[in-house]
Amino acid sequence: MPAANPEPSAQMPSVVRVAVAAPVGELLDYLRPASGNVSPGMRVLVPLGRGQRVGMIAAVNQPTDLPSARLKRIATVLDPTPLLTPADLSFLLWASEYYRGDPGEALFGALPARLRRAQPLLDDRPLGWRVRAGAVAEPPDLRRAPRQGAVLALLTAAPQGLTDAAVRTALGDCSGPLRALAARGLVERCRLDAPAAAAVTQLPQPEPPPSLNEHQADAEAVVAASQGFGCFLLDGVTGSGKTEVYLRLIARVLDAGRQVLVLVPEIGLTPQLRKRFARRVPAPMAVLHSGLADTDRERAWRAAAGGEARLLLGTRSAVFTPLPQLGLVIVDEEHDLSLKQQEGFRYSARDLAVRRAQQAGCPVVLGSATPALETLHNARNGRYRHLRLPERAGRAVDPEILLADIRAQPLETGLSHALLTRMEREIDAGNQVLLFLNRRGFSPVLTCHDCGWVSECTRCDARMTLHRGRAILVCHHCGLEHRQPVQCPYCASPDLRPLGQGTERVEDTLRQRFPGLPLARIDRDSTRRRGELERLLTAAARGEHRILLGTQMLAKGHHLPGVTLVGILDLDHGLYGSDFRATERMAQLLVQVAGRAGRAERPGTVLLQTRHPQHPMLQLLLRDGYGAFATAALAEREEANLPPFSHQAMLRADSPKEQAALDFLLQALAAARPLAPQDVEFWGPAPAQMERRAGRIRAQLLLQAPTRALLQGVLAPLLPALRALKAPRELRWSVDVDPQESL
Ligand SMILES: Nc1ncnc2c1ncn2[C@@H]1O[C@H](COP(=O)(O)OP(=O)(O)OP(=O)(O)O)[C@@H](O)[C@H]1O
Ligand SMILES: [Zn+2]
Repeated sequence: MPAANPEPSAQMPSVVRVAVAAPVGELLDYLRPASGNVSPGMRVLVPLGRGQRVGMIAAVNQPTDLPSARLKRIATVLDPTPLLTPADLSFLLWASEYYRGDPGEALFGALPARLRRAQPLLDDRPLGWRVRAGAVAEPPDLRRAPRQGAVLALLTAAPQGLTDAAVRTALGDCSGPLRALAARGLVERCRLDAPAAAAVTQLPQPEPPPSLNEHQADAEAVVAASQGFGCFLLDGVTGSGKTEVYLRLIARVLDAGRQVLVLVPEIGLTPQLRKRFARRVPAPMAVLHSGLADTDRERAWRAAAGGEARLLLGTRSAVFTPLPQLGLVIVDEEHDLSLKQQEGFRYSARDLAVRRAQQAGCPVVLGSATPALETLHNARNGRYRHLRLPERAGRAVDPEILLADIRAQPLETGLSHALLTRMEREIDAGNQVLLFLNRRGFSPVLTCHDCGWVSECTRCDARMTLHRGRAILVCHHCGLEHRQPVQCPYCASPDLRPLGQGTERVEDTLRQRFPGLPLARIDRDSTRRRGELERLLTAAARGEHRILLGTQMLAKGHHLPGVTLVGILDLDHGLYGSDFRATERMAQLLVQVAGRAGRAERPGTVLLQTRHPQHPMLQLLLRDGYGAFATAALAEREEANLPPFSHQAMLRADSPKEQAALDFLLQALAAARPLAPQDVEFWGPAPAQMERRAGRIRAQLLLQAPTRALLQGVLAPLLPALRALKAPRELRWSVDVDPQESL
């Protein structure tokens, strides 16, 4: 039997392997601290360079190649007990290896903010007061300070202390007397031991579920019958009741005493969904998303890690949260791009969810009405089990999709006559209309009618968008803002004209055309204030607005029962986009937006404005549905040898200096070629599609291999080689394994 953890001997230094919170690219070896216990999952302070850094112990009692003279010693152990279990650590380290991230960055990125620094776990216990042990000062003179006497008597009777609230209930506001007693050393402020359950919500009365239809029941039964790990694609048209299936599965797993992880895209984590879960799941639930304050995140993380929260509902980074009794993972809207982290440690939360379920030995359900082609491919080749919900649940029927050919048609701020006529009809009938335009702001460009000046960003290869409400020009790529010019900055002409339209401009037109009609614009600008999106969506779901106008925020997962007409102003760029995923995304967006129509008793219609009504992929999608579209799109990918029929990694570099990024990537290519077998291909280096962004010149190099293993085989030795390359200081580079965007 191999001795896994040999006891340290005097000859062999016992080395601790640490993931340091610094971009060092690998785990580092340290000597045990002079005293005290060390275990994997504890945070430590270690010397690095001239300073100290926080680190996480990844392994103890490890052999090392380093001579003992070069080994430094762990300075301080920060945690009395591990924050992460060995299973958590192995998952996180696996993720950092697969995505070729920095192990320290991956581990610490998964922790609540305060724990990334050298701070102790948040002490949640309520604050209160108690009599100081061995207090020796004179008690108060009761004739001159009766309130102090009363407080002292109260606290003396409760030696473990009393919370602020308890003191207030007994004696009213006592802050003055308490301060006086504390100043004299008689009482002290302290944390009181009491269970802290603030991060978990639990509603007492679960709502009775609807009875499942046949398809839903079949899907539930298949997942419920599975033993151990299994991956399921729940491929159900919009409004088919996927969420109902999740809720049933969740109930089973909770009953069996295990925990559930539900991942949703950022925008889908609306309070609507949270409330629906809270009403239906009779167990403590915690929620994690980027809008939370740090302390709330830490509470939720701890509740999940400690097992108090039985269900964790969260956005992509929640996939890293420790859940010691994980029994089911659900990824809703699995096709959604926001499940992919696009900067820093770049990972796919969907793909990691599958890995996580595999490690936990439990099922994972990926749900969508428009599955990603990667996922469909896995379902079709048998790696995932394909479950279908082909019909809408309840009494709702599929919406009818009509094309409005807008070639040579007069448009009123992007709205065709056909669309306006239908809108009037639905509004007169008392229904709601939803309009979709995936472009915020007033107009994407401002131009000078006299000299042809256009509002270009000085830092990007892009135009600045006019936001007329705030009277500014904004670059949506780098955030640069200018005041809206009153005359042309080039020729001083006052004749400046907005070109094209965003949601703000369409709103203007609609308010003129339908005066007094309640209208809500829902985009990133109109929902900036916390709680505003929730307020607007709740009101919209109640039918308060007759017209809803918005960007893709409105497309995702919302249940808007009063909407009978969906108008899609412009999706044409998706038909001819330069990214090979452009048509896939266009199809997903179209089906998802269309899915907001006719979700209740009243049937729905979708009107798609287009200048390419004959486009074969569009025709196929409308005639035969997303499944048929996906089959054709997958055939094209196979023909072109693109993912999922090959595997890619993108190296990106940027620098304020011309040529520097390309030069770096040329060196990278030279380093990579000798490492790569023949069937690994390299594309580039080439300038990025938007070459200049935020003042930096960008370039990219794509690696493509027939299998993941081959790709990883090149990346494993390549990354250390790249870190060792001499790059100028101002150059930045990154690697993106399974990139989702070629920009
Ligand atoms: N078996 C059922 N009987 C009656 N109503 C149902 C049933 N299942 C679901 N519903 C209702 O149908 C509506 C849509 O269901 P749900 O939100 O679960 O669909 P979904 O597939 O998740 O939709 P989407 O993909 O559009 O987000 C909800 O109002 C839900 O309560
Ligand atoms: Zn810019």
